[in-house]
Amino acid sequence: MPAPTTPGPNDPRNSSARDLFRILTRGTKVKASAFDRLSAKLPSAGAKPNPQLFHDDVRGQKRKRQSAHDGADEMEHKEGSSSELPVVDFFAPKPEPEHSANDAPEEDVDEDRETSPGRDAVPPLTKEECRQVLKSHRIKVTLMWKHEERSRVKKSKKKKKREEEQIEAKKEDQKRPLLPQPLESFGQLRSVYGVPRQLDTNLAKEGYREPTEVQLGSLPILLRPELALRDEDGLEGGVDFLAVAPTGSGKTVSFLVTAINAILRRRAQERLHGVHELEAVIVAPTRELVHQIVSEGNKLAKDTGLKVVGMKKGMSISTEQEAADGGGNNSDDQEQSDLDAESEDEGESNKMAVKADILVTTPVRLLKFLTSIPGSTKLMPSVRQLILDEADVLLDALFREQTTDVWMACTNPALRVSCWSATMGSNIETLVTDNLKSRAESLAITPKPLVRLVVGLKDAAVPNIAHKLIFTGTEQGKPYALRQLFRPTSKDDFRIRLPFLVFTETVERAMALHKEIKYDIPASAGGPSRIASLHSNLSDSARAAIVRKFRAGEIWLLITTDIVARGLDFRGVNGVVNYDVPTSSAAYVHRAGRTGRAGREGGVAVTLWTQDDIPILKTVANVIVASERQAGKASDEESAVPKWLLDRLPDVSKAEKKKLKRGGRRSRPDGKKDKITTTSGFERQKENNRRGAIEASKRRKTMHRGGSESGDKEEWNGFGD
Ligand SMILES: Nc1ncnc2c1ncn2[C@@H]1O[C@H](COP(=O)(O)OP(=O)(O)OP(=O)(O)O)[C@@H](O)[C@H]1O
Repeated sequence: MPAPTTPGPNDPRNSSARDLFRILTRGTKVKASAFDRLSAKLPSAGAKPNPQLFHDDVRGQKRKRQSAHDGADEMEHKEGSSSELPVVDFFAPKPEPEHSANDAPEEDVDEDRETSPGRDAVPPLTKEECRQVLKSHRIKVTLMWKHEERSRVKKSKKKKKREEEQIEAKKEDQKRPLLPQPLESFGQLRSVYGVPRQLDTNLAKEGYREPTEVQLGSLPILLRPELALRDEDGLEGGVDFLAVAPTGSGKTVSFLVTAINAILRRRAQERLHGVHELEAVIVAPTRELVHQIVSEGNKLAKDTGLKVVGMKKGMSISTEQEAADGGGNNSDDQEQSDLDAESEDEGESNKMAVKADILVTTPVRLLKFLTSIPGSTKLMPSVRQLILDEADVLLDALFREQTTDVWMACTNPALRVSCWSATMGSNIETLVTDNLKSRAESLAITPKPLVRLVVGLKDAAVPNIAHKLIFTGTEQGKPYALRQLFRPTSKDDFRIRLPFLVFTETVERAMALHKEIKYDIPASAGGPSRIASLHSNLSDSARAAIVRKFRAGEIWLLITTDIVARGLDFRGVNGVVNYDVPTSSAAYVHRAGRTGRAGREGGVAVTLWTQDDIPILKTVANVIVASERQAGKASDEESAVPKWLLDRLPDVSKAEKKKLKRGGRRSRPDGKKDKITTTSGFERQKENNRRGAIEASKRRKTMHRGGSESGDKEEWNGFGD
């Protein structure tokens, strides 16, 4: 497919499209004024008092009942306009709360609440009210599947067949919308759902005032299904759960609160004090994300007595039982290992068992431990909650086997599974269902119903930021385009535009780009120390140090691969640059979602593209258009992808998508280029001509000797530029 051509003077397409095309074909020139407009309202411009993404007007609006809710309005009032830009400190910590917003008034608090929540609860919302509230926040809850008992009486073949058909039809019926009670305010966590006082206090201390959509929809179902789904038969005993909600929408708090609450409540009910037993395993795809979840978990579990521990190399967990010969642990070992768990040094092999109530791990690291003795697999019978964060990656080809093995090692019949991501294809949903059924079958138990919650548009979810496509003509135009994005008009201006996350597709390209732009920030503003690259070729400690510096605002431009694309929460990131076009819509969603966290507006995701990207660009263009539609940008003028461009881009075939997923950039015609250079087009053309002449001469010689040309053609990459 040829590159789109410039519209002629009489072209009927509208003028804005022409303007945009002029920008595109001029390649790398980004008008200062256009970028200034983008940077006029930045996510780092202060805390967003209300982190909710959607609050549509729906006929017969919801009841407003909780006073804790009102704290947000008050805050908004105090913080003033979010368009005032800070001079420094774009990674500002969350504001300290002035009052404990979530604490219910002391006289409302019953000491027994840990074991008998909901007693003083205000009357529940009616079905219609639930529908209104959920709709206004664009939350859809669906019962995906529920086990049906089959009768054991012998039946004729015909009768059996008819019954099977009925069951199939019923299964379809079962996939139906649910209207759970929404969490109207964090105050209800304690007053209605009975979460322990300390957990409630910790949430307030962290500055959480208004639940986000995913919290509003998921917490009641996960904390107290019998209250949230009181009209639904068979769901009161708890459900397995899928949650699909936008990036930065607070999924971590949802699953951490659920895990901490379940452990504390069970121990309070069984009067177990001072014990540590592994009850929850949280699996995440990268070590950086594991560290982040541990850190968030420890904040929410503070002073509750629970230990949230990250799995380290060589670490042994305290409650395991081997499938073959059992291996016990004594308490002295456990004391010792606690100290070791504090250490960051993973090189030291530590075979002592660590006391953990909640373990956070990558699938590979946990599985290595579970299978460390050849011929036997350790089991985790005490684990009652398995949480898969970024579940679509964990259940995709790369990690599927390890994740499933970890899942199957959780043998407790009461296990609850929950899967969380901003993107989840139906193949993943099917896989989850299959795993739930096969595990239940192998343990001879009845599987729990599966409920799915979706916030906004499934798989097209970055509505609160600006998107921009910049055509750079050739590869050589990209470094220049990138510089234009962060080039300041003054020294202080750096602080307004940056920090940026820049994504390349391969480690080699991340390193090459780092080398290319290393000296672009003047010494007076910090020089090369402001730019770093983060990728899997670095040691764990180097990776951790870079993340720490980026969080602290010492690094302003972080060049990285998709290692950072999932889950990491850098609060002040102003811009995400796709230096290489993402090869799937999920990759775009997750990369772009590193800015605009917790509903903050003003972030921008810029995708640089060349003519070589045309065959794959439509995937990204479609996500951008869907995100803009979610945000209510209806007109073509407001869109980063004008209609004429969208119409001209070729659809990406399923086969091509598969190939890209497997081989990424390397599966593309220009895929072997990892080099990043600003050598001029003219010089490269000369070099290409020279190479072309040599190739042609070789071909002539081969043909002269009677050989075929076709073997060469497969290798032929053409003149890229
Ligand atoms: N109710 C809330 N009010 C204000 N901020 C919140 C709230 N809940 C979560 N946050 C903040 O929102 C940010 C993003 O949360 P989190 O990392 O859990 O997002 P996520 O949904 O897991 O995103 P991703 O899909 O990118 O992993 C965090 O800084 C978190 O502290």
